Amino acid sequence: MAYSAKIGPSILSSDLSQLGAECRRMMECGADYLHLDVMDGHFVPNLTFGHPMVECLRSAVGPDPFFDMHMMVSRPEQWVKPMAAAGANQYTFHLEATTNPGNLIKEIRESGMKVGLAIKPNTTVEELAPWAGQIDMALVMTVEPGFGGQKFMEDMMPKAGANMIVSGSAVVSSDDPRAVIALLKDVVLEAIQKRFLDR
Ligand SMILES: O=C(CO)[C@H](O)[C@H](O)COP(=O)(O)O
Repeated sequence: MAYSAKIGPSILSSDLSQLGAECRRMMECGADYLHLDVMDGHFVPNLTFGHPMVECLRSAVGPDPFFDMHMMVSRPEQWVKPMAAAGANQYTFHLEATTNPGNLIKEIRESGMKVGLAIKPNTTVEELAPWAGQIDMALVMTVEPGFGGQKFMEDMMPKAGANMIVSGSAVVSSDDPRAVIALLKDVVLEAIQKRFLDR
């Protein structure tokens, strides 16, 4: 059986004034996709950027890089169409930010994007489970959302048998991002294979 592990650098800790170049650099270093952190100052105490920036980024990097939008915003419904029009590939919203996840999943699909569903550290996987069959990716957060470079919460590990890994500062701030991405991929692949062999 072929197993896959995908690494998606978060650009949160990169030089945001050079975002196009930073995204291209990550793709050249072996990133499988790009994790773009959208923060609105309400759902999290930080601000980043919105769909106008995503549209510019899409022009800067071309059609190929897969943009996973991590929407750390309090009303995720309002940005679905603008993000799709700007060139986002996947719309990852927070379960804690909506009262109607089913409707939002439907809207995201109708807009032509894949669906990601994120949970904060205090939200259980049991709360996410009812939606598992309708989504393309579950994002189990291992830090409180809002800032890059925080300490990894090891107690989140029992929640996740992960095959897509988001890593920000460790990749972006490294002198050798290519080596870090390759290492992450190897370690995750090995863990996935071991898990299947142990079954
Ligand atoms: O979602 C995020 C913060 O809310 C970041 O994308 C995530 O924390 C990755 O960055 P780092 O590896 O630096 O922690």
